[in-house]
Amino acid sequence: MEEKHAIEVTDLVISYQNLKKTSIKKNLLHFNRQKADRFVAVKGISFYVREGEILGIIGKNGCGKSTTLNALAGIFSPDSGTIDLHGHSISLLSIGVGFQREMTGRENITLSGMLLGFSEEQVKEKEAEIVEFAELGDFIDMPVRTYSSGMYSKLAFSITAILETDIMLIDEVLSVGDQKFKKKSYEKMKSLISNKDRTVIIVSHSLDTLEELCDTVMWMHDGQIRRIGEPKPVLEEYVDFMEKN
Ligand SMILES: Nc1ncnc2c1ncn2[C@@H]1O[C@H](COP(=O)(O)OP(=O)(O)OP(=O)(O)O)[C@@H](O)[C@H]1O
Repeated sequence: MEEKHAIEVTDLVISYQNLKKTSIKKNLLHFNRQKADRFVAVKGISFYVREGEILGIIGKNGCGKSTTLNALAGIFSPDSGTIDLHGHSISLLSIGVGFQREMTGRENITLSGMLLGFSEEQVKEKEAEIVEFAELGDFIDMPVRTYSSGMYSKLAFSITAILETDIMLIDEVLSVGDQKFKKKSYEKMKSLISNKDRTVIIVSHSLDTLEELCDTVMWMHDGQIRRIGEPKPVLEEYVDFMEKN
């Protein structure tokens, strides 16, 4: 059977402006050294994910995992390299989704859904389910600025979990909300990724989660791919490395 790729990443490079040196004067003085004022977080990585595959990404803090996910979701644009999603819809299940603070939770559902590429009617059809899953009671019609960070995360998770896309990117979402919601969101995530047509990338520090859920694990280190392959050997090598370093 022909193997179809849902995601193809080639030579991806992403850098951040080094905030310490952004004054106009310094920029002019260091004009020729502009490149040195950028911090390269992702250093030319290439990988692919097959349709229906679950890829886990592991690596120590600051190695470039979230930066990579944000680029896949279209939130950051790469300095160079390409990301090909072969026409698939994609969403990032992340705690930090940007809501409009003055708008109500309900209004943010519509806005976020449309930003994810759904029509207003499609979002309206799913609105009741999202509201029920989010468990925010009357707060759903209050401005989002009145929410606690847990309530904010619950709404963010519910929107992306209920409005299903072909590709789901999951960034450490397992720690969302209180204990009850955490369990519920983990179960929901498991059921979402059990759909064989759905392609998933999960960033997590939990070895158990990655071993249980993933087909492939990619270990990132210092903006590069250190190893990619079957979960067990990659995770063992990662643990071994972390113990020695
Ligand atoms: N907005 C930013 N401006 C400057 N540097 C940044 C910014 N965001 C991230 N970085 C840097 O880029 C590198 C990669 O960050 P990233 O968040 O992708 O790491 P991560 O692997 O997801 O880490 P963690 O496991 O802690 O979530 C880090 O060194 C971080 O300090």
